[in-house]
Amino acid sequence: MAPSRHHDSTGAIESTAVTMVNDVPHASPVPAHAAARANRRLRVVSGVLTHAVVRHAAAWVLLAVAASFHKLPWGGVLGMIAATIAASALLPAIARRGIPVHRFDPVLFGPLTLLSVAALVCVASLAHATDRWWLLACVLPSLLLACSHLRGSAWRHAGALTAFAVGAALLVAGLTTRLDDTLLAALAGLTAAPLLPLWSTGRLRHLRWSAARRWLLSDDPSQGVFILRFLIACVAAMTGIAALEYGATLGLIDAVAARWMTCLATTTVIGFYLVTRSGLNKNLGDRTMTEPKLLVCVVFLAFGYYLGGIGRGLALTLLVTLEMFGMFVITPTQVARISAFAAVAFSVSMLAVARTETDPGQLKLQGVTFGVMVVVLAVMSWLAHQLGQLRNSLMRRKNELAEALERIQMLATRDELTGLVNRRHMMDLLNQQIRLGARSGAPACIALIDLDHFKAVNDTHGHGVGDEVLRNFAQALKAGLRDTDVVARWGGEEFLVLLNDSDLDAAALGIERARLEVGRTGMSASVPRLRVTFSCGLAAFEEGLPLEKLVDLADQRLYQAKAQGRDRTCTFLTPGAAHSGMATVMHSPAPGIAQPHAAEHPG
Ligand SMILES: Nc1nc2c(ncn2[C@@H]2O[C@H](COP(=O)(O)OP(=O)(O)OP(=O)(O)O)[C@@H](O)[C@H]2O)c(=O)[nH]1
Repeated sequence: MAPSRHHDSTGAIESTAVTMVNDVPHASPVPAHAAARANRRLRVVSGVLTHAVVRHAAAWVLLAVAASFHKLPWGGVLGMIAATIAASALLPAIARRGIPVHRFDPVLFGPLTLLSVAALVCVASLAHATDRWWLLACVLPSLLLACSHLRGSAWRHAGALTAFAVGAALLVAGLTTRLDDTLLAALAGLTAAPLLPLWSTGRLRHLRWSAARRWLLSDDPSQGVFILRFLIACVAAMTGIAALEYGATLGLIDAVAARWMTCLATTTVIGFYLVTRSGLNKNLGDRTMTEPKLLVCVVFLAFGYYLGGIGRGLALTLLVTLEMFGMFVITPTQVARISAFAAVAFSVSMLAVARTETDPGQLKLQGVTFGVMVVVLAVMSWLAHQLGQLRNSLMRRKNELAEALERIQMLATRDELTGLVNRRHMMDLLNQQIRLGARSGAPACIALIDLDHFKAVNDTHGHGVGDEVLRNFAQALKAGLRDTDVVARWGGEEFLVLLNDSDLDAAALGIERARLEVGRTGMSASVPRLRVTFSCGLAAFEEGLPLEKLVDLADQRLYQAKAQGRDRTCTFLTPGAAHSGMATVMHSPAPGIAQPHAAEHPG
């Protein structure tokens, strides 16, 4: 048996109830056990009944008072009391036979409360109009009390939000049936009540704003932006509705028509929200549905103008606000369409107003208002057109700037002739490689490459062909290397390759692959037989070796490869060569790779 966690006045009762709902009886042949079980069952049923009496006592007293003041029939009240007692006795027994609610609601608070809510609604239907609303309002604290007893914060949140939703529905219904202000204020307070305890105990905060935002808006960020904008616009719309309702309470506006308008506007707002929240708008040409929303707003404003009485000027102000909003979010053509539609809708409204007016001054005023409105709408459309042009030119400028920036970035990092990484950017990459290598310990090499006898190419075929050769050589070199190797133009006909994850041997093999590729690539379309070779000095990154020294080493090996006869790679320096400039490196058995020789390493 799970021990009860409740220690309040109802603790004993709840403990008993837990005992009952968690204790599944098993057939036992021992009569003593059966007697004990029957005894326990009796205790539990009496516990739940006591519990029901304690819980419902306040409601029963309230109903009894209402009945004694002839607000409710005694029959209904007594029926309800009997029904709640019977249900309280029956529910635990039903729950024991397989309804799993007792796991998260050990004392069956939820079902019992729903039952009493249902009973309350039944009794309320017997009451007089205003009293009925008071009785319905009592449902909210009852729901709140129930959800506070649920186990698990998720269930408590769900319960509190349900109480809130019921309260909101009652409030909207109360607004549409023009309840008196005291009752409306009480309903509003009771509606907000479920949120307050949750907030103060930090439970609502546990829901986390991001989760609530995802739920209210959308998982899709772009949809979320649309919905957020729409909800903000709704605040403005609701302010207009509130103004209308206020006018109705002051007796300036036809109350029934105002109520209709409130209902229609609220339904429309909810409809647009649901379409966007469900993602149906994704199938539409304009996902934001801005134009239809604005058109609907115009219809409501025109209707509001008709109803507005002496406050109808407000509708025109809101119309201008609407147009200004449109200017920034839709095209000038759409703004013009909305202006034309507004002119028609408001002219119908103004005609309808004029028909009800007998005062000739008022009739003239309607005419003047219409004229001013048409001019204002035309001006707004023209402004929207201007703004559209401004927006287009800004967009053009922005694209041009983006392209220029891209080009500047390209120039800053790339060589213009070959499209390879330039020397400055390669220096950054090499410094980065030194830091990476120090951390990861992965080997890396650089290869300094120089075209052989390139001056002869220029001298024989001209600089144009020389440039073409440099471009084609760069491509062939890249094609022969791995994708991860970075090739830079180091200057003139000199190139530097960064070979990642390679020791000297692996790097030398990579360079030889590139040598083969270069050897079979035609370097000039105008001189098809032109081929080039290159010499290369290789050096490996070493811990503590500065970049300048590394490049210098590769340069010396390149020099050595040239001195040796070109078209080869040198991976080490022959003793004395670095200083004397003497090339004493042996040829490699594989074409191009100079290998160490026993004689070159006396030590
Ligand atoms: N067409 C062209 N030629 C260039 C460019 N940059 C450098 N050069 C030429 O490259 C040639 C380099 O010649 P040298 O330094 O004597 O070297 P080499 O003729 O390749 O001889 P070795 O390097 O000793 O094999 C010079 O004629 C430069 O004018 C360039 O961007 N375009």
